[in-house]
Amino acid sequence: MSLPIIDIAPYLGDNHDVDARNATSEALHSACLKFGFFYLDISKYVDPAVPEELTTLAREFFALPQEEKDKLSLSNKDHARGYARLKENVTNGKADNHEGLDFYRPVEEPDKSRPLWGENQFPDQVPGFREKYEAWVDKMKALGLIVMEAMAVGLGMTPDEWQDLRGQVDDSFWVMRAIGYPPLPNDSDGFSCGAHKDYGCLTFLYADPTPSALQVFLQQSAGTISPDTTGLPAEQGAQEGIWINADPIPGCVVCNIGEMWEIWTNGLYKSTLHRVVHRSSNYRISVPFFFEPNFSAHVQPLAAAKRIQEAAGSVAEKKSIVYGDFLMAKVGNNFAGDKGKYDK
Ligand SMILES: O=C(O)CCC(=O)C(=O)O
Ligand SMILES: [Fe+2]
Repeated sequence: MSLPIIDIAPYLGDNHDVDARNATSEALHSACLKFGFFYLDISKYVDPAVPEELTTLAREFFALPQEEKDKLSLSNKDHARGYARLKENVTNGKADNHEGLDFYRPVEEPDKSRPLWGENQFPDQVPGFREKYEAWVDKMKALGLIVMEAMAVGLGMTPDEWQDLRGQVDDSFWVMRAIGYPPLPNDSDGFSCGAHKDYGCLTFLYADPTPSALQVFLQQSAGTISPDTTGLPAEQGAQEGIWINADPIPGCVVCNIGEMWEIWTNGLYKSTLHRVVHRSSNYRISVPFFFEPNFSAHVQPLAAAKRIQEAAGSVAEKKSIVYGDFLMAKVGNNFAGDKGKYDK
């Protein structure tokens, strides 16, 4: 089984081929119902050399001496923006075998004593890093809005409903991350990155060509498969399913939906567990961009999702949150120093 490849080209520029747009939107709808994960073909949107360069810059940063990297430590600032050492992040109670550098949407009045509210820390030691990453963030923010519009059509939203949803994501509190993965030792009982769901809206993941690293958990009913539930978070332990590889495909980013889409669709779209198990001998780099709602967005079930559920006769579970509060609860975990960003 492999994840679908969806071309975003029909939604780019002045291309208004309605049939092609609808085909993209329907493919997004069905991928979100079934997998919560898909490949997004962005080859008409960006030159593949651009994200590849980001991995080169990240590789240069992670190759610096430890004391140089530590100058950008998360603990200098707000415990969210900056560099986390190998094994500093913990998922499901185990240290992740990666190091990382995180950037968030800048805030108007930075205050490093407040969780999340500090300034980004760019590695001046790596020439071009800041400029290239900032340019990518702009490109991915615009892509976020494009994909959101295509998804709104797929969900059957009216133009007015889309405008309302757009108002919740048009000042995205985005996150850009560069992650470095040394090989996971064979005798390790942990993971390169433990199983988790992304908590936001849309993740656009570009990674170097290393195969067999990112794995996606597909739920399957008992009896049809031999289940592999190792490494699942405790609350998911009873699920049965299989892990499939989501290897990079040239011209594509791996895209997955986060927990905000579960809330917007009242559980119709599921945010899917994934993990990284990188056992080959190279040093792997990935550069995920997280397109998130606005900090003040009030995220609640959308009428379009409820229409689909009512037509199917299913009873709705309702949940609503303010994105900033939800994020603070996650990142506050980092601040307290006892839990990782994906732990509940
Ligand atoms: O490195 C990867 O392939 C995935 C990273 C990831 O899932 C995350 O940072 O949320
Ligand atoms: Fe993730």
